[in-house]
Amino acid sequence: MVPPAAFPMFVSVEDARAHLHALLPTRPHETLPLQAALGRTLAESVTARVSHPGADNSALDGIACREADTRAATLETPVRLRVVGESRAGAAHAGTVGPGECVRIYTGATLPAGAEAICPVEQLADDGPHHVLLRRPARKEDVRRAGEDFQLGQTVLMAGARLTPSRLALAAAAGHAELPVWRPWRVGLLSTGDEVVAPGQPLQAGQVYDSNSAGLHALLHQDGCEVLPLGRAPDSPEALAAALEGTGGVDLLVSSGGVSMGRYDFLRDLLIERGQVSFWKIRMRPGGPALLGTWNGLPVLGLPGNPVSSLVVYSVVARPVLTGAPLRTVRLRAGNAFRSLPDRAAYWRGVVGQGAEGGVVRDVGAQGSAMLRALSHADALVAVPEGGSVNAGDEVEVILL
Ligand SMILES: Nc1nc2c(c(=O)[nH]1)N[C@H]1C(S)=C(S)[C@@H](COP(=O)(O)OP(=O)(O)OC[C@H]3O[C@@H](n4cnc5c(N)ncnc54)[C@H](O)[C@@H]3O)O[C@H]1N2
Ligand code: MOO
Repeated sequence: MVPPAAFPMFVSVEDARAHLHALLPTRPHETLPLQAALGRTLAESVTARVSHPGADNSALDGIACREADTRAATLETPVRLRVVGESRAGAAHAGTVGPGECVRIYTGATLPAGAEAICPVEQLADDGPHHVLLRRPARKEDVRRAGEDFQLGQTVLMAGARLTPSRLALAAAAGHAELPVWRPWRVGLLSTGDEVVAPGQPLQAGQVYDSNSAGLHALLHQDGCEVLPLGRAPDSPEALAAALEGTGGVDLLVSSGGVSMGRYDFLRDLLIERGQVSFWKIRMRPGGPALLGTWNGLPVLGLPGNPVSSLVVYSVVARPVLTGAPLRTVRLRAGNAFRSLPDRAAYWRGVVGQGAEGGVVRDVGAQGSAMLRALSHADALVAVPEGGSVNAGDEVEVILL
C-alpha cells in the first residue's frame, strides 16, 4: 500500500492561495508622505477630515442669482439683474442676494446666501457699470453642492486599496498629508537549473536564457513588491540549500524550476526531505507541479520551470495574495471553444477584442508551456473550471493581465 503523503497534494487554486496567505508573515505599517506612497497598499481606511466641496460653490465663471428671476431670459428678451457684489474663490461675498440682484462669481467661489443658480459669462452682457443682461436662465445644475464628492467623516479609501494617482489626490482633498501603508513584501527571486543562463551571456548547446527571472521580477515589481534578485542556482542540493540560506531576511522566496517529477528536481526533494511542505501540485494547467513550503521558516513558492507556467501560476495564485486585491476579472463571450481536464482548471492565454455583440475573448494560438511569444500577445487568461467546456459564443470568465 502507498502511504498517504505527509502534505496536501493536488490542491485547488483557491486552497493554494490560502496556503500562501497563511505562510506569509504580518508586515509592519509605515507612514509615508503622499508623494512617496504611489503603488503602496493602505494599511488602514482613510476618513475625510473635511467635506468636499466644503460649501455650495460655482462650477463656472459668471453670476450667481435667484433662479426664479431668470426663467424668462432669452437672447431676444434678456433679463436684467443688478450686480451687488463679487464672490471669489477664497473670498466669498458676505451679503445676501435679493430678488432682481446678482453677484459676480468665479469657479470654486462660495455661493452667497439667497442665490441658488449660476449663469456663465458667455451668456451675459454688461448693461452699464452695475447691471448685467442674461441671455438664458441661470441654472441650479451649475452649483456644486457642499459634500457632493464626500462628507466629513466619510470613509473615502478602504484598507487594502492600492494607492493610485487619483487615490492620492483624493487623500489630499480629504485633508491627509501622509498615509499609513504596509511595508512592501520583500521577495527573493531565484531561478534554478544547470541549463539556465543569464541573458547577454554566450549560450552553449542545451542551455536556455533565464526568462523566468525577467518575467517574474517584472510581475513582482508591478505588484508593489521589493525584489531581491538571487540569480541562478545549479541543480545540486548543496547549491540550492546555500541559495535558500542566503536570502537575507526576505518575506518570501519565489523560485522557478526543479519541482516536477525529474531526478534532478532538487528543490522538491530539499523541501520535502529537509523543509516543510504546505502543498505540492495545484489542480491547474499550466503550472500543475508548483510547490509551496518553508525552509528554516522562510516561505518558498516553487514555481514550475516552464516559462509560461511560472508566469501563469504567479499571476493566478500569488498575485492576489501579495497585492491583497482580487484579480481583475470580466465575463466575456468566447470567440472559440475552451475546455479543461476533469481534474484541472485551465488558464488559456487569450486576447480580448470587440465582437458584434460586445467584448469577446479568443485564444492566442499556441498554448504550450514554453511558448513565450504566444504569451506575449495575450492580455488575458481564460479561466475554465475543472471539467469545464465552453463553446464559441458562451460566456466565460476572463482574468485581465
Ligand atoms: N513526468 C513528468 N514530467 C513532467 C511533468 C509531470 O507531471 N510528469 N510536469 C511537466 C510540467 S507541467 C512542467 S510545468 C514542468 C515543470 O518542471 P520543473 O519545475 O521541474 O522545471 P525544470 O524541469 O527545471 O524545467 C522545465 C523547463 O523549463 C525550463 N526552464 C527552467 N527554468 C527556466 C528559466 N529560469 N528560464 C527559462 N526556462 C527555464 C527548463 O529549461 C525546462 O525546459 O515539468 C514537466 N515535466
Ligand atoms: O505547468 Mo506545465 O504547466 O503544464 O508545462
